[in-house]
Amino acid sequence: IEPISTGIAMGIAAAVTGFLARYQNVLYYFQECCRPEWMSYNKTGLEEDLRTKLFGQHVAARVILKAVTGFMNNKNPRKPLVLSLHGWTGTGKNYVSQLIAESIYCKGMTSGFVHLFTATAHFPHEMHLELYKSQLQQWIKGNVTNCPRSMFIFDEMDKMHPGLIDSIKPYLDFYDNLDGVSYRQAIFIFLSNAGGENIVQVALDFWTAGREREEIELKHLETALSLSVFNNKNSGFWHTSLIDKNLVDFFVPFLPLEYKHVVQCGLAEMAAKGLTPDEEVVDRMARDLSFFPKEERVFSRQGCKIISSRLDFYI
Ligand SMILES: Nc1ncnc2c1ncn2[C@@H]1O[C@H](COP(=O)(O)OP(=O)(O)OP(=O)(O)O)[C@@H](O)[C@H]1O
Repeated sequence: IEPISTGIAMGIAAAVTGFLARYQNVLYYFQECCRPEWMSYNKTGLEEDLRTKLFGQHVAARVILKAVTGFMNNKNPRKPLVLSLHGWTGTGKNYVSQLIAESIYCKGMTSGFVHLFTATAHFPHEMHLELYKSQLQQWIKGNVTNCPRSMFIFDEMDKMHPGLIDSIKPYLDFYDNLDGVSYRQAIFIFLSNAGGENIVQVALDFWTAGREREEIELKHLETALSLSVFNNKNSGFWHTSLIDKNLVDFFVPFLPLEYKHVVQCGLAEMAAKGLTPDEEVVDRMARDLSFFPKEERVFSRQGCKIISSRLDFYI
């Protein structure tokens, strides 16, 4: 009798294990988890999105595609990917972060592995700096332990306390692991308006000289960025050794948007609202926006930022 009952018990155990394994697989299917089913890089998708959805940012689009593809295809990166996006307001920095997130995580920005921090909202009071530091470090460590392929986006980086930037520095570095956790698969994206004025100046110089916007290359903007971001005593970066230690892999400049880009944004926004894109409506809206220089009205002051709300008045 004993071998029979042992056999039955083993049979039941195998059935239960099989059921649990299948149940687990079903669960993985429905509930986001740190597995390739939920996060695999779609280069073609990102390329297509940058080409068709991001307007007027040929330099940024090129750098981002190269940077993200290189990193995601590298099985053994030596450090996490650190991108620093710079530019005037409403030029697409947050939007690009969203496109990057969508190219990696099935759930895009709503993924539990994508974390967005806004300096003024999450770290508003300088007197709580020490608390913010330890909370932020714990948050990063906990989340990377849970899933190495985590993404952290820091908006308003130029308003972030230098001490707080310093506190995340170890996670951006070339360490094999820190307290048993490896950060090499993680992605950090910093967004700021720092350098925006100088980028605008380069775009203006090209325009004044009658040169095409598409002729602007990364090399033309790098000097502008280095002058404003690296040498500016008020810029958060200046106080930290992010730059000295080469922890930022790519500085990505965003150009100021022109009238035609604002129109493109307006048409895309109408489509997103489920309306038939109407150039006449969008044109009326774009004409009422503010552009500079005052006379020539070349660059949009707010970029595409207020288009979504403005459009409602013209529909
Ligand atoms: N270059 C662009 N191409 C397409 N849409 C854009 C572009 N720039 C901005 N938009 C649209 O405007 C919205 C606001 O832009 P976004 O938040 O990305 O600007 P930002 O550069 O991050 O500005 P800020 O520095 O003020 O945070 C986006 O969600 C997107 O719909």
